[in-house]
Amino acid sequence: MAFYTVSNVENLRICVVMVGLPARGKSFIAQKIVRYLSWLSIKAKCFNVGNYRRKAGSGHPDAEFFDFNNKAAFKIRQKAAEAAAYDMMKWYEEENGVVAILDGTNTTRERRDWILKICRERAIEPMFLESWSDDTDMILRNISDVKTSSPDYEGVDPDVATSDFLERIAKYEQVYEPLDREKDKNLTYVKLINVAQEVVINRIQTYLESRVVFYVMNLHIRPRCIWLSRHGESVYNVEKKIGGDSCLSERGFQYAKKLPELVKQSAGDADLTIWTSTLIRTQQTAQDLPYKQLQWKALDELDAGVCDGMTYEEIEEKYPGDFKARDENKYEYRYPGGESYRDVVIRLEPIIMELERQENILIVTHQAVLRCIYAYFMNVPQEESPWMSIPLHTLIKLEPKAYGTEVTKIKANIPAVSTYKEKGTSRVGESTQDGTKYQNFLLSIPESKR
Ligand SMILES: O=P(O)(O)OC[C@H]1O[C@@](CO)(OP(=O)(O)O)[C@@H](O)[C@@H]1O
Repeated sequence: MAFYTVSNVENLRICVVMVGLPARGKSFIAQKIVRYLSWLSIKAKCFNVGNYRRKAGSGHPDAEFFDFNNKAAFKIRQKAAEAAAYDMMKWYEEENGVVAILDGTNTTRERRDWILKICRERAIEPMFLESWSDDTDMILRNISDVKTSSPDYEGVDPDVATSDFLERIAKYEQVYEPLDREKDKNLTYVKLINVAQEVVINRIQTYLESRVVFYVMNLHIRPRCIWLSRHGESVYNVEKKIGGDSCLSERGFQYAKKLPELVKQSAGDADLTIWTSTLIRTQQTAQDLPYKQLQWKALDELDAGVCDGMTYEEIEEKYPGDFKARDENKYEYRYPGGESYRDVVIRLEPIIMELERQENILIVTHQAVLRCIYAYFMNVPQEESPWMSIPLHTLIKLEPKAYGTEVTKIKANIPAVSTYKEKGTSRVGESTQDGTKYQNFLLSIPESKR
């Protein structure tokens, strides 16, 4: 609960300095840390030195540009690092930033000493995060991602890009000074060896640093999918009541019957594990799925406190002030005796951590909980996440990729009520909007992939 407050109270500012040769997954890790911290409402931002180099006009350099004996190019690269550091410092000051990630190779001790100095001068805690790898398969996979996604190789023949990139790596190898137990013993650092096969940590001093370390220790890059589904339509959904622990409606049971087929279509023969909440409606929805099942209390629906079992119309009538306050700030609003979306995010943190460690998982849970989980994977700002549309009787497939998450939406074609309540009304399901923005986003997935 205190995660984000601690950093504010201590007025702590951290700079995570990425270290490592190209194609070691540094940007992937950096982006994930930003997404995780932002989800926990900790102000975080990534400053990618490569982007500053490209902005300075060195967009399509060949490997020679990265030769450390090439003085003119070296100067350009140092200037790009300075520009990134300058913007980063400005961000701490002007936007009250808490965790910045300086994403570059930072392969030499000279470069790292310079970063250390500028951080210390401004009372910012530097934490070095090195990704070291000799796993050729992983490196080749990363190279393949880079050539398809890096602006440096836009329009370049893939074979030419690969050999140029390998040459670039070789240039860095000539000067690379990995973090060293003896020489760097006074630094705060984490060294990930072959992702998290082995992790060396040194001088981790604050709670926030330890959270980042724990998070990166749980990451893996094996391909896998996560499926999300709300429970089938429940009796309470039909009666427009919130909360409770009711059974499925007849149409809800039809969805439960059809779900194994939908999952099979999407997952094929892959093995997966089902996570449900402890409430009857999710258990009934998952009852015919032929996979291992686990129940999590943390996946239970947002607790509506004194409003549990009421319709939105009854809430508006009995607690008009609360009804309005929730519409005004749905993320922060906490039902009397119940929870807010922020509370749900905090209790979901162990779920997210475990999800990062796991492979194929299907989560059958509730409207509010799914919004929070979806927001984590899709980087949806927290103030917007409670307003997303997550319809009933729809299976959502998330495929984490190196540069984001791909979404596919699979409709069961079994009618259900809409439980979507728009701002400013107490009626559900009458809107034509129904979370249009995110609806459109899901629908932007090509038909063949839905
Ligand atoms: O935050 P809002 O939009 O009220 O949505 C959460 C609500 O969704 C509901 C349905 O209205 O979820 P669920 O179908 O899982 O029961 C309520 O129980 C819950 O209070």
